[in-house]
Amino acid sequence: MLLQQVREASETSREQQQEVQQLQEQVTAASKAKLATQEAAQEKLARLGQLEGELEALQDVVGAGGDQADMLKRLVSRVANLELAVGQGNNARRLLHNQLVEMRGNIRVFCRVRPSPSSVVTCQSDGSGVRVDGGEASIQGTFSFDKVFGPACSQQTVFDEVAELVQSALDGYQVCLFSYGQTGAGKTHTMQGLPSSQGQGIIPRSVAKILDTVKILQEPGWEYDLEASYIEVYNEALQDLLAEGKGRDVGKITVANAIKHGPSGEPTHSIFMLFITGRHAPTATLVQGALNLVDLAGSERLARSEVTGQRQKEACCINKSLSSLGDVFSALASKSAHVPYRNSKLTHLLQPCLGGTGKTLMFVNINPEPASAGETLCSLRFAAQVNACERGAKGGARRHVSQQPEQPKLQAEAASKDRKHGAAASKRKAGAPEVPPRNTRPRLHK
Ligand SMILES: Nc1ncnc2c1ncn2[C@@H]1O[C@H](COP(=O)(O)OP(=O)(O)OP(=O)(O)O)[C@@H](O)[C@H]1O
Repeated sequence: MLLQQVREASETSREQQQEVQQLQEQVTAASKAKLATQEAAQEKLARLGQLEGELEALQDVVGAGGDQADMLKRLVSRVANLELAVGQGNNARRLLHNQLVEMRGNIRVFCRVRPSPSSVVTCQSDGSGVRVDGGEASIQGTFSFDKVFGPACSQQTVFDEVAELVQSALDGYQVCLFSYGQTGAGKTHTMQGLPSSQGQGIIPRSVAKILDTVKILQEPGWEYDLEASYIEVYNEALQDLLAEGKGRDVGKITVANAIKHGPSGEPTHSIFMLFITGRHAPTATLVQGALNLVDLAGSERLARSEVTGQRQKEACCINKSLSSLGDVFSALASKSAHVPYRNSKLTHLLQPCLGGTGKTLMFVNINPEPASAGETLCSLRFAAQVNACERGAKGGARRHVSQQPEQPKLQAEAASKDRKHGAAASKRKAGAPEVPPRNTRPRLHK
């Protein structure tokens, strides 16, 4: 009997090993194909540049005779064909990039441990797990995540792991990155970081990567339109800190100055939204993606925060948003027919990313100091629940790409509407969320 069980277990283990090996082979094959496509696109790009140079030279001497005019015509047509080929190469690269991202799952969780003089947290050396040992059995636990960054990990190392999702937003996907954790655990450090170039967090690095890529893609004929919002969610009201007159030009955003706390220092959720529209005339392609970078308010439990009055109301609203976020993730994890996105402004605003059409990555930030062990366990349990959501290639993310003229259905109309209807800081009110349906870009005024 026992022998039979051992045999069956080893058979299952062998099958799983084979499955893992097959998946690894698929990832390797997709990576190789992606590389080959990129190289081919680059070659074509170089050739295109060369031909354009020749074309310019010919234009200087054109008029001298019919032969040259013919040659010019042929070259113009050749350039057009090559532009088309480059565009098609880019489309293939996008598809392969997406296959790679989806193989890793459309909802992922990374854990980041901040530095602290004393610590009850240990990170596994392979970066896949974390253990909390606060002494008593009730404050102990071991958790696995897609990635665990120890206290010594640099901002660059962290960004390297999320850069592919930033690329996905450029490729036409709805992407959302959260930082979750108790006050002081390093959420703002992860998202915004410090002003120094080494200290910069995910927001300024993402903006820089996107601007660089947009510049490179101008060469093969892509034109991009970027619009940014910086939404603050406070007591279930939304405000766009980059509203008209406050500067919406992405290139000029100094994110380090962006505000995480309300006017009088009250805690808020803040969401940096970047709406990306790319047009490629030679292939008549339109892509519409969005990158949402969310710095959540501290997650500490209300019972522990001894607050009353206005502070209590704020804490209730924060708890409501975060518990709504938890409810959305548990509905997704259990593949429930109804996902309660509309229970809070935060989840309603981020519905396109959290649902089947988007890609989500959550950072759980933890403070390893002994006094925070209980709160750290709560954060890690929440993150483990999010980690249980499986939305791989099958339930997959959807890319917003079309061959038609742009018809934007607009994401943060909610914020825009709130703004128009006077939901500014002075009029903030708690209440039932009234976020209109939206899908991709907000109707933002330049
Ligand atoms: N990985 C890190 N490396 C170095 N310093 C860090 C790191 N994480 C956090 N810190 C520092 O710890 C302090 C608290 O971090 P931070 O403000 O990011 O916390 P938070 O979770 O955003 O808190 P709050 O909820 O109040 O906004 C800051 O001084 C920050 O610079």
